[in-house]
Amino acid sequence: MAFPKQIRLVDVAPRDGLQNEPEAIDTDTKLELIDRLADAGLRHIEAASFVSPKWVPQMADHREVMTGLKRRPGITYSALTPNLKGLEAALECGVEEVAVFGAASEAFSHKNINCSIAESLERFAPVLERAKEANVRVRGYVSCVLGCPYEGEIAPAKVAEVAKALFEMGCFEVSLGDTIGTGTPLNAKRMLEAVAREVPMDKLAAHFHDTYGQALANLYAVLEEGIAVIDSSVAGLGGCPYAKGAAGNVASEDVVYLLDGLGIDSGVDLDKLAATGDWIIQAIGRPNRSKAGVATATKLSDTSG
Ligand SMILES: CC(C)(COP(=O)([O-])OP(=O)([O-])OC[C@H]1O[C@@H](n2cnc3c(N)ncnc32)[C@H](O)[C@@H]1OP(=O)([O-])[O-])[C@@H](O)C(=O)NCCC(=O)NCCSC(=O)C[C@@](C)(O)CC(=O)[O-]
Repeated sequence: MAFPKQIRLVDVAPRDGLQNEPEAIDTDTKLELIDRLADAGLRHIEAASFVSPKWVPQMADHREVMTGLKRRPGITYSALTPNLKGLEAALECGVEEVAVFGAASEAFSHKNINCSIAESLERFAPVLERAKEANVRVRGYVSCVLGCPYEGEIAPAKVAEVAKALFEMGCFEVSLGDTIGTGTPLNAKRMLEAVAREVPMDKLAAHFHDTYGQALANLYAVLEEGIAVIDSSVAGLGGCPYAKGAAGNVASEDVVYLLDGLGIDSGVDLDKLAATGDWIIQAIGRPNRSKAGVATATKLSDTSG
């Protein structure tokens, strides 16, 4: 199958990338990160998470982030909202897109959102209804699509079932999360084939973590299948608080480099993105996990003098 000509990249660094950081990151740093990503050409940025601060302290400043944004036309700044309480707070902050997040693993669902898969879907239904009333789009996430830290292997049919439920409930797009980055290209293809029998391919996104260094290979595999929306995180920041040892998302710089090489337009400027990755890792004292990011930032500093 031919590759798509264009890809929509969703940079999740301000949310997924930072949610697991042990030290508090000030709101101004988050806001500057979001603004720099917009400057680099990102048109979709996951900015915050309206979850319980007791569960994820790093996202406690969700209101300050969502109201402090220098909003630019044409850019979507989205936020996670696991329940009505989160959605109402996000609406007060003027959000135009939110996401509910479920899982294909019962054990992960309990650890992450304190309920079963069936209960989570019941909880999401009023979120979707209220969001529709408010004219706000809702994205759905399915975690553990290629493995679970508690249950191990996950059947593609289970992923397809949860993705279908979210889509039929009204999610405009379903993002498939390899939460612990254990997937490999063949598994990724098989999982996607199963899901695409239930949800149209153009309503699906790939959200792959890079724990085992497979994320780019997995993305190449699902690009071949027709995926046209990719979630990534600048500098490969991130990890999930409820998946111990899970590494960050695939690095945005690595994805842009791959897409540039394939002649696929992402609208993102690799040099600006690499400079943003270089800036944020220095700001929060983390290693840069993007090979393309490090190489590009090094080349830029060599040529600038
Ligand atoms: C879902 C809940 C809230 C259920 O948590 P719960 O304890 O079952 O909920 P509850 O309704 O019993 O409420 C307990 C307390 O939380 C408060 N509360 C309740 N809801 C909210 C809210 N929205 N915002 C702020 N506070 C809230 C509520 O007011 C109450 O406060 P208290 O009376 O104890 O002071 C909790 O489990 C939670 O916050 N979990 C967060 C999990 C999370 O953020 N995980 C990381 C994101 S998912 C992810 O990273 C995976 C993804 C998406 O990237 C894809 C992938 O890679 O796989």
